[in-house]
Amino acid sequence: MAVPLLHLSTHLGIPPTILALSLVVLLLVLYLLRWALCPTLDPREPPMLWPKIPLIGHSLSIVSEGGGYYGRLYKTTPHPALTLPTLTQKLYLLNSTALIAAALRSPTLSFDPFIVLFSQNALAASEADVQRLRDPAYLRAAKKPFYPSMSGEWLRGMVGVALGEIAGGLNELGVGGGGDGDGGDGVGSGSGSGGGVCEVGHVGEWLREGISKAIVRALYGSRNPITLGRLYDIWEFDRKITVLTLGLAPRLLARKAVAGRGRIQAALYEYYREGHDQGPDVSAFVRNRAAAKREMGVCAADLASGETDIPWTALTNTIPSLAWVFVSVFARPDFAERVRQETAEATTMDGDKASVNVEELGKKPFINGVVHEVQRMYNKLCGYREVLEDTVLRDADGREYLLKKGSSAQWFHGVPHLSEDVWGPDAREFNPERFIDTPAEEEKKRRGAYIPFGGGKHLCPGRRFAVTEIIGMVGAIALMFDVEGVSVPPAKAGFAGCAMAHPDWKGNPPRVRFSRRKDWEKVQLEFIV
Ligand code: HEM
Repeated sequence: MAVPLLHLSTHLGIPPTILALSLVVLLLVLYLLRWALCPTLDPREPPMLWPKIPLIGHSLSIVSEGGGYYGRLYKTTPHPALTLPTLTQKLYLLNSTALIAAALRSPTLSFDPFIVLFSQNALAASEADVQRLRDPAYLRAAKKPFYPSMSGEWLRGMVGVALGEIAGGLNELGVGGGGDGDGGDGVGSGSGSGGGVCEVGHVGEWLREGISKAIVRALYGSRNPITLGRLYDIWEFDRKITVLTLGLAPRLLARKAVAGRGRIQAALYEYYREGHDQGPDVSAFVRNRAAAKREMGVCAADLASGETDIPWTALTNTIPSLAWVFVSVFARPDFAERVRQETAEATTMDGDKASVNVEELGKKPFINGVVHEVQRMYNKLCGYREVLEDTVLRDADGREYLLKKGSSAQWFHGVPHLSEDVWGPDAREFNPERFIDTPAEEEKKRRGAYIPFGGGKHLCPGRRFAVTEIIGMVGAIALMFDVEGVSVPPAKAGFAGCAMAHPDWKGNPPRVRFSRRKDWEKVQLEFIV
C-alpha cells in the first residue's frame, strides 16, 4: 500500500501524508453515503421512513423542530414505530405507548451515554470524573440516594423549607417596597408594591425568581451558595443547554453561559470544600449524593462540577410548569375561584394567621387536575436511549420490533399525551376535569400514555417536590389575592433535553396586578407540612 501511495503522491505532486489523509476522508464519506442512502434493514426492525431531503432530511428537521418534528411525523405516518435513517446512525422513533413503556423498562436501552456526554460538555466535568461516569457501577452507586432522599420525612423537610420561603414572599407582597435582595425574599420582587396592591411587570420572571429562590434554599440549607446572581447564571446556562451539551462552539455561541457556569461551580466548590453540604439543614438530596460520591473518592472540585446538575434539574422544568399552572388558573376566573375554594378548605384561620395544610391541599381534585393537564399539554420531552444490545420490544398487540445495537431509540411525549385514541376528540383542549373521577375503563386506556416524569430507572425523583411547591404557591396566591391581567400565552419549544414547553411572552409579558382580597389585607400565611 505504501509504495503505490508514494508513486501516486509523486505523480500528483501532493505530499504523501496529505494524500493519505484525503483518501481516508474520502473512504469515510463514501462509507457514510452508502450507509445513509441504503442502510440495511432487518424485516423485524420498524419500517423505514426515508427523509424528503436525502441523507440529511431527518437530521435537519430534528435540529430545527426538535420533538415537534416527531409529532408531525406521527400525524402523517401514525405507525407504532419507525426507523429514521440519519447521517450517523439509525434512529428508532417509538410512538405506541406500549413500546415507550417497554423502552423505559428495558435494561439494554440506556441513558448512561447521554449522562456522560452531558457531564463532559454541559457540566465541564474533569477527565477523572468522566472516566468514573463511564463505569455503570459508579453511576448506580451515585444514583442510589436519589429516591430515598426525595421521599418520606426527607421530602417533607424540603417541602417545609421551600414553602416557608414562598409564604414569606407572599406575606410581603403588596405591603411594602418590592426590593431586589440577593437570595433574601422567597418570592420574586414586584414593583408598585404597597396598599395591598402590587403590579408585576413580567409575571414569568417574577414566578421564576420566587420558585427558584425557594428551591435552592430548600436544597442547600442556610449556607446556600446559589444566590440571586448565581440563579441568573443558572437561567442563562439553561437557555444555552443545547449548545453546551452538543459542544457546538460553546465559547463562541454560549459565552455568557460558560462564564456563568464558572461562577456557579466556583460557588459550589467553596460549599463542598468547606463541607457545608453536610450541614443539619441541608436537604438529604444534596447531602446524601455528596456523601455517596465522597465515599467513592470524588474531590470537592469534581463535586462542584458534577453536582451542577442538581440546581439545573431542579429548576429547568419546575419554572415553566409553575408558569403554566399560574396562567391556566388565573386567566380563568372560574378556575381561580375553584382553586381558592379548595385552598380555603385546607386552611384554618386564627385571627390574622392562615395555616394551609399542605397534605390536605395536595389531595384536592381540581388543582391536581390543573397540574396534570398542564403536564399533559405542555410536557414535550423527547425521550432518548441508546441501544446497547440488539433488543426486541413488544407492542400491545403482541407484535415485536427489533432495535439494533448502536442505534438510538427516541419518543416524544406530545404523541401519547395528545392522542385522540386515548384522551378523546378534545385531546387538544385544556380540560382539568378529565383527571377528576376518571372512570376505570378510561384509566385503563390511559395506562402508559401519561408520562410527564418519565418512568423506569430514570423516573423523576423530584416530581412530588415540584408538584407540591407548585400547588402550594398557586393555592396560596388564589387564597390571598385577586389577580388581574393574566392570559394564556402561546407555547414555544423548551430547550432540548428539558421536558417543558415555555410560555412565549413575545417580548410583551402581561403586567399582572395582585390585590390583597377583602379581609385578607393583614393576614400572614403559613404552610403546615
Ligand atoms: C414539574 C417539574 C419536573 C418535571 C416535569 C420533570 C421531568 C423529568 C423527567 C421527564 C425525567 C426523566 C428524563 C428521562 O427519562 O429521559 C426527569 C428526571 C430527573 N429529574 Fe425531574 N422533573 C421535574 C422536577 C424535578 C425536580 C424539582 C428535581 C430535583 C429537585 C428533579 C430531578 C430529576 C433528576 C435528578 C432526574 C434524573 C433521574 C435519573 O437520571 O435517574 N426533577 N425529570
